[in-house]
Amino acid sequence: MEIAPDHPRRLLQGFLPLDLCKELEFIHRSCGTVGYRPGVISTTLSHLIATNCSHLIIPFIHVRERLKENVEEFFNCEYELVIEFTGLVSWCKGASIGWHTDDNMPYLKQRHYTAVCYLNNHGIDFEGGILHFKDGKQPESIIPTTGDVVIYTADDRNIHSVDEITSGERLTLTLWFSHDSSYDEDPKLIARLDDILTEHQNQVCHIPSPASSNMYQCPHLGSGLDIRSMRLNALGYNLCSFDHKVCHSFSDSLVDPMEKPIQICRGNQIYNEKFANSMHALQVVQFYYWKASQVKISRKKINVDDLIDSSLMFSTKNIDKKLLVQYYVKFKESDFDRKFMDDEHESFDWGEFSIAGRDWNDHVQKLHVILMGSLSSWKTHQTLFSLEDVKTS
Ligand SMILES: O=C(O)CCC(=O)C(=O)O
Ligand SMILES: [Fe+2]
Repeated sequence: MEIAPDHPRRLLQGFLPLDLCKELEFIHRSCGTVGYRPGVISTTLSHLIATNCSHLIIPFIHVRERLKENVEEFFNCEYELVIEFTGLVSWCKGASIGWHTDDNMPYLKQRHYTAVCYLNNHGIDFEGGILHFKDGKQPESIIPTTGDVVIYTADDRNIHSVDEITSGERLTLTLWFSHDSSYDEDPKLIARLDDILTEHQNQVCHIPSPASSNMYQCPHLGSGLDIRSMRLNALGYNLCSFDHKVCHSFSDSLVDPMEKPIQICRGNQIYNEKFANSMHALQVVQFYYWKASQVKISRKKINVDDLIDSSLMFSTKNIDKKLLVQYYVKFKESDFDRKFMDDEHESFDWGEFSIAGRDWNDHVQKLHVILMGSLSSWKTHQTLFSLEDVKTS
C-alpha cells in the first residue's frame, strides 16, 4: 500500500461490523465516566476491570488485534507496535477540539499512530463533529459513519480538529499505538485482571461495582447531575430508593444512594425487582435497548404472555410528580441521548424487560467463561489476544 509521505493517513470504510459497534455502544452507555475534556465521556479497559466488569473487555480483543495489524501494515512498521491506549469516547453537545496533533504534550510523545473507529452516524445520531485534517488531501475531512475507521500518524504531519457537536452524542473507539514497548497497556491490564480475578475466585459475581461518585458527575450536563441517572432518564426511567422517593440530588446524603440497592420506575410504575446499585440497573436497561428487537422476537416464539403476567412485575406507588418533572426538564435541556426520545420506548413492556434481565445474566456469564479461559495464555504472553484466532489459524 502506497502512503502519501507528507500526511500518512487512511480511511478504512466499513472496517467494524455493525453488531460490534452496537455492542460497544451498550458497554459505553452502561459504564462511561467523565472524560479528559469538558463534554467528553470515556470508558477505558482499566476502568472496566476496576468496576468488576472485566468480562466486558472481551468484545474489544479481536478488533484491537485487527487494528494493530492494519496500522503496522499501512505504515510499514518494521517492528511490532504496542497498544498504548484503548477507550470508548463520546462527545456530547458543545464538545470540540481545535487544531492539534495527538503527541502534542511531553507525556504523549510515545503516541506514534492513532486509530479512531466511528460507532455512530453524523446526521442521524448527532450533528457537527466532522474531523478535519489541516494539510493535504486523501482524506481531507471525515464525516463519521458507523463502522469506518481513520488511521493516521500522531505527529505534526497530521494536524487535525473536530467541529463542535451541536446535538446528540458522537461515539468512537479510539486507540493509540507506540513503538516503545514500555508503554504497552496489555501487561498492566493483565496484572490488574489477575489481581481482581484471583481475589474473587471463590465468589464469582458479575454485578458491576461503581467507581467513586465524582467520576459520574458531569458539570456540563448541569450541576450535580450524574451520568448514570441522566442515561436512565433519557430512556424514560427514574431511580427509586426503597422508601420510594425518587433519587434526586445526592450531595446532601452521606451514603450515595447510587451505590446502594435501588429500584427503577417508569411513570408511576415501580419495577419490583431490585438492583444491587445504579450501575447494575443501568447495565440491564442498556442491555434491554441493545437487544430490544431480539427480545420481541423471542417473546413471540415462546409466547411469553402465557408465562409472565407483566402486571405482577411492577407496583404503583405515590411517586412525587414534582421531582419527576424537574428531572425531565433538565434532561431536555441537556439534549443527552437524543435519539432514544422517539417511538422506541412507547412500546415498552415490563415482561420483555424482565426477559432482557435474564438474557443479560446469560450474556455476562458467557463473556466471563471466555475471560477465564483466556487469562492463563494472556499471562504467559503478556498480551491480550483472542484464543479463537489461535485455534483456527
Ligand atoms: O474523534 C475524532 O475524530 C478525533 C479525535 C481526536 O482528535 C483526539 O481524540 O485526539
Ligand atoms: Fe486528535
